[in-house]
Amino acid sequence: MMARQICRSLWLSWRPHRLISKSAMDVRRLSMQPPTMHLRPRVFPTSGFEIIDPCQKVEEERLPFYKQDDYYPMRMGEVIKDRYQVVAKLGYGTGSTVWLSRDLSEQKYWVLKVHIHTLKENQEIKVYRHIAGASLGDHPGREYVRRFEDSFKLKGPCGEHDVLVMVPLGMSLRTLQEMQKDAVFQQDLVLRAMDQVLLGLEYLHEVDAIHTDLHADNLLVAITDDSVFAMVEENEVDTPSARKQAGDVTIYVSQYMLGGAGPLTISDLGQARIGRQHRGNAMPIPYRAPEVILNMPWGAAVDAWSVGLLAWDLLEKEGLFRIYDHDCQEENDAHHLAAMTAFLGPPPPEFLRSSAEAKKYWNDEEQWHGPVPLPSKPRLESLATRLAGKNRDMFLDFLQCVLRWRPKERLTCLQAYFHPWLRGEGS
Ligand SMILES: Nc1ncnc2c1ncn2[C@@H]1O[C@H](COP(=O)(O)OP(=O)(O)OP(=O)(O)O)[C@@H](O)[C@H]1O
Repeated sequence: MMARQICRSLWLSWRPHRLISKSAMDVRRLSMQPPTMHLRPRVFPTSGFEIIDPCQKVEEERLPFYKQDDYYPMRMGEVIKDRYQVVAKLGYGTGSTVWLSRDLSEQKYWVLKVHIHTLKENQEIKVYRHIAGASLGDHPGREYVRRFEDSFKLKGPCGEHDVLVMVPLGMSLRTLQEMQKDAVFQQDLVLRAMDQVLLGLEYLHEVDAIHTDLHADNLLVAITDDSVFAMVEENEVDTPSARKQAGDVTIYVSQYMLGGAGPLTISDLGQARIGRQHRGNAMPIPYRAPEVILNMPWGAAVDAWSVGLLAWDLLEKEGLFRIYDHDCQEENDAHHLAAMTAFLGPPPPEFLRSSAEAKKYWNDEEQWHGPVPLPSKPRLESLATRLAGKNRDMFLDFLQCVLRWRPKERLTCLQAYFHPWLRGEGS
């Protein structure tokens, strides 16, 4: 519902960066093949595309720790396992490239997430298997968490790559947000998004999995109109995507897929953890919960912290926290904790007593004595937001219920789902 509304409003104002030009008839012809036939792979163009200057970095090449040899050198049109023909590139990440493929035996489209070969242990596959083994198939949050259909190993020139076969999904909530006026969503869309995210997280927590990496890039809108996949394929044949030749390897520019309006899907479980209690570093820096920064044991409540920051980011132009120091982790932590103290007030004494690390930042009287000054930020409850009246009060109350120093005091995802702001008691 949410995505349908977003897409409808976007449809007029936004065009994919590569237009789909083949007629719907051609697409229909493709999908009307008899279902049992093993299709012959089609030939993809070897010319007619923009060739990007080899000096320019493209997509995964721009990532800080990119090493070409780690990634599988996929070629457009390649047939994997004698079954999946790669028909478009959909994305990339620090650990993978992601491709739309046509199943030559089942007349379906699948996404292949092809991991780098250097992962010692594939956490994402481990987590998916754990979730699949949990008998909670009828949980209402299950449909909001990405699943995989199959996995296999793919031999590349430098090593073996894990491949996840998944249902194709649409663009990320971040991409949709960037297309909105002023790059923020209207409140009713945020409420719907938060509902789905909270149910999805509640499902993960029920099966003892913690996501730890929740933000708008990892929330993908499911596609309801399957004809989009064939159109994306046709588009790749008609107007092949721009690419760059880097030695023997071709780096392609990804396509977006816009196709109707399915639910939001929590994706990328590569950082997820199994079990209730953990220690050590986790979470992207600006989203890091205080117990993680202070090296305390942490659990599912870190996701509730991220939920608060996600809600803020979807509604407001500037994030609450950011990366303060790119070069020095300690300086960054000090700034981050100082900003939290300004927004939330000082942490409760029992929270400080449970972390040896806390002594670096607060003295025995619980006064801040960290290496950086406390910023003069207003407290969370007095922040100006784009909302007004009762909506604003409820939104700030919601934030105060999830952005709490003590993890035990944060609402669980299920409790947060029932917060009055999300249950429409605002306006
Ligand atoms: N099922 C899917 N359908 C369509 N596109 C997808 C799908 N899964 C992933 N993508 C695209 O590929 C991109 C990378 O996927 P993902 O975040 O899972 O990779 P990653 O390598 O684990 O990334 P990270 O850098 O966060 O570790 C996503 O941002 C999205 O654009």
